[in-house]
Amino acid sequence: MSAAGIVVDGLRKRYGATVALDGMSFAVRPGVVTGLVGPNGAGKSTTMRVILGLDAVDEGTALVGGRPYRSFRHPLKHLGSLLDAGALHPGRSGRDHLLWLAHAQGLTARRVDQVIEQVGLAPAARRKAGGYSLGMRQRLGIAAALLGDPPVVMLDEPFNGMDPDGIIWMRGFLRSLAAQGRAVLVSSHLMNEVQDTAAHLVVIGRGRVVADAGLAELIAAASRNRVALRTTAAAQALRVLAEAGARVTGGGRDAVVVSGLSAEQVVALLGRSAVPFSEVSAHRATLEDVYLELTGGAVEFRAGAPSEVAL
Ligand SMILES: Nc1ncnc2c1ncn2[C@@H]1O[C@H](COP(=O)(O)OP(=O)(O)OP(=O)(O)O)[C@@H](O)[C@H]1O
Repeated sequence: MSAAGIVVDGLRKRYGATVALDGMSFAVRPGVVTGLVGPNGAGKSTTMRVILGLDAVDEGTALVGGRPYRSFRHPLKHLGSLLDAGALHPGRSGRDHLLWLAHAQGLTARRVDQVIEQVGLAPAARRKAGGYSLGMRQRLGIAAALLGDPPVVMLDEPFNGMDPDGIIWMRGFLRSLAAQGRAVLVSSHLMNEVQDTAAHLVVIGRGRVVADAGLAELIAAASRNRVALRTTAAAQALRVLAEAGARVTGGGRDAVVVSGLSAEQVVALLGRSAVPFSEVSAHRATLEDVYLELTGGAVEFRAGAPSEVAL
């Protein structure tokens, strides 16, 4: 495997009785935005802290450009990260914060002004960071991550606190970093945040990878054997389909999504039992469907389950 980007291999970590990482392995390739997505508590932040050498693991390795992050003399030139946008001196201006970081890494004030421009923080750069909104702090954190012009960028929940304009900006910005050839890892617990941004997804649950694939591939896989059904005899249809092992979810009063059977199988089953229907068509899964399907068994905390018809 290429040494460029990030490679984590077999990470295991416990906090007392809690297993935070349970054999986590994946790679983050140059030129692509990789989304690290999973429910709260899945292990995203722990994985990122391990990559940065801030947390020790019980087993496994995490390499950046083929080396442990802590082995770099000027780490900002190898990996730029944003883990906690709140971690800055409130009385210091954004620009002074960056100057302080730059100085420690042998970087110039010119570079500081470049990254301020790049993230669109110029109008606020000389104001005290304590008065920044969370979205502005995120931009400042990203500016800090870019100071050393690193080939690898890693951001923990960068969409947090961003308004809709900020989210659109962030998506384009992350894509542009990848287009420059950088390896970009972005975590989120919300699937729709990484939509239009990440071309590759590492979906995690309970400390392990549950899917590691291209976005298009994941949607295609989740769309297979998903059928949209329109019928005025819903109860009868549900009974017949359930007997054949299908799962039926959501939809309106006469429209449901059937999982686990092909359109042909649904038509044959309904036909055999003389259940009337007006439409059976392939259902294209959404990112949210993919996420729920993959993490359904791995969610620690979930607010409101998806609408599911118990059969
Ligand atoms: N310092 C710690 N002490 C004890 N348990 C911890 C600690 N840090 C993380 N954990 C536990 O490890 C597991 C993984 O946590 P982690 O913060 O990595 O998840 P996450 O995917 O980043 O979640 P979130 O989306 O909520 O930030 C959770 O069960 C969490 O409670």
